[in-house]
Amino acid sequence: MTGIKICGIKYDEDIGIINELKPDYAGMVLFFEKSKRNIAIDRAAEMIKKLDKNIQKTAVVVSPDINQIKAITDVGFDYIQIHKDMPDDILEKITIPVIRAVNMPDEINGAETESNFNDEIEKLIKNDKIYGILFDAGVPGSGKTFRWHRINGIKEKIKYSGKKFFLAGGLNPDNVKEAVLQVNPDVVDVSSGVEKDTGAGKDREKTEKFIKNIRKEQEKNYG
Ligand SMILES: O=C(O)c1ccccc1N[C@@H]1O[C@H](COP(=O)(O)O)[C@@H](O)[C@H]1O
Repeated sequence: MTGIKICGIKYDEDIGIINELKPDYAGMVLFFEKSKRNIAIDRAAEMIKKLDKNIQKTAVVVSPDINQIKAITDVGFDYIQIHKDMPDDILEKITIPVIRAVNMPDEINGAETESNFNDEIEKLIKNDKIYGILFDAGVPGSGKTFRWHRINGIKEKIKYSGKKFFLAGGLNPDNVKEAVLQVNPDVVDVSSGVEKDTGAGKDREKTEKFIKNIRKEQEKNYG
């Protein structure tokens, strides 16, 4: 069964949608003022209390410092999703499971620009603090996809390691079925693709369609 993560929740209406549709994970963006989905830590604490206890709460951050990590742990998040910098000394101090986000570097004329990509994944696979590895497009939360075949070589390695393999980046109700068929991730992750057209908060119909399109496919395959 493919897990589902709905990211960037911010409003009370979003909580209602999440509690009703019950994805496996819900994500909140913190300490990143540049994002329209950014919320304050106190607001996150309030939202955690209102969310269904069976939904795993994930703090989504960019290059966090140790004080931010402490605040995230104190309010009761289940996971921390880290984009960009994650130095070893910071990782050592984290006490909740980490979802390491890999923002795929731009390709130049269809070719990879980073040769050490595989080395980084190998290192993550061996680290007990890492719960999962999440592949996203170059700019987090941009609603853009990347060419999925770029991770063909490493996805099985992640799966066999026992870490969760998350696919993110520009997923939406219309492409998620194809993403599951082509990539077969453990978890699909969406933010922009299930937002209202105004961009302010989650759209109930889009979120429901996203979830139904995955579950419908699974019912066909597993009954
Ligand atoms: O959503 C953001 O603004 C954001 C900010 C900082 C780090 C991550 C962010 N979003 C994450 O990006 C992926 C993919 O999002 P999308 O579906 O392409 O919009 C997802 O994990 C978001 O939580």
